[in-house]
Amino acid sequence: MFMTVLQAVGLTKRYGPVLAVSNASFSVRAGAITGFLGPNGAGKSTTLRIFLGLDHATSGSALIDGKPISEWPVPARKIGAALDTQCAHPSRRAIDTLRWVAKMIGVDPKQSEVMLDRVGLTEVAGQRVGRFSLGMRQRLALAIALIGNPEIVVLDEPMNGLDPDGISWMKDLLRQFRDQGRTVFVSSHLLAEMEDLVDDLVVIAQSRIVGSGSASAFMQRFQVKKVTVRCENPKALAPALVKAGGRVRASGSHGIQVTGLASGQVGTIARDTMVALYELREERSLHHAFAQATQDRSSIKGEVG
Ligand SMILES: Nc1ncnc2c1ncn2[C@@H]1O[C@H](COP(=O)(O)OP(=O)(O)OP(=O)(O)O)[C@@H](O)[C@H]1O
Repeated sequence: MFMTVLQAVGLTKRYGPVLAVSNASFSVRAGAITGFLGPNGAGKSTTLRIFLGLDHATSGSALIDGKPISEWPVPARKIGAALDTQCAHPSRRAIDTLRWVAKMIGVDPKQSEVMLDRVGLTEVAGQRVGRFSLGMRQRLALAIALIGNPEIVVLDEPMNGLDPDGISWMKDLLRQFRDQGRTVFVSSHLLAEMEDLVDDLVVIAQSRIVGSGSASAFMQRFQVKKVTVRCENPKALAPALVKAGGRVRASGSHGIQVTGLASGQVGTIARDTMVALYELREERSLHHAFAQATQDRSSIKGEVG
């Protein structure tokens, strides 16, 4: 039995004719990193904004430890958020931005230096935020989210604009936060970005929740195996693979990419059709898996964990 810290119950948001979030119900477990995954426009930001009281639901509820955000006396000390990298005034220096936030939420302003150091911005503490790159603004937004020492942190696409080193730094920081028993709810439109980070997933597509639960269960269920073949005669092998139920795509003069068949089946078919194999390699395609999970909603219902 796990403790739920964030819970959406029948959450719906309409913007005029646009249904941004449709009857979404899910829960986020305490002490875990949960990825909120969905293609662009799926309804992730809207859902997060409603949790944080920045937008009102048309119907349903978004609860933080059983209560809407409006009922928490100092919300920033319960739940830190980085939803928008434009959150800081461009003419304000990074350090002053944090001091101002600290003051607003009743935190010792000295924490501002500590937080800037934690997100790797000490050297640019005196620079105006308007001159920051997207990656620097992501770091500052994270510092703003964490300065209240919250139990929960909610981040909207925090890896956007970070280089590979920045991404692994961000992931390490979120893991440390989780390892202190805190909760992370982080959105992304890229499954690959989340793969080695999250414990759980909530997947949304076209405004509806299409799955939620343990990330490993999701990966196993939707990971599609792709078999890469290089062979003597692709023109002879491809029809035999299709006949056996595979989907094939030519790749270079001797290559075929096959989905829907395991590598052993491909090898046997190649033997039966007397085609010599030069290479046979099986890969898991998370990208394809995510596409399948979010496009073919009929195949997933409710919990996958
Ligand atoms: N303020 C608004 N007014 C009108 N429509 C909106 C508003 N905010 C969001 N929408 C629409 O609601 C839908 C969901 O948008 P949302 O930004 O929540 O998706 P998202 O999954 O966060 O996508 P992205 O990753 O592109 O930010 C989209 O069709 C979007 O155009």
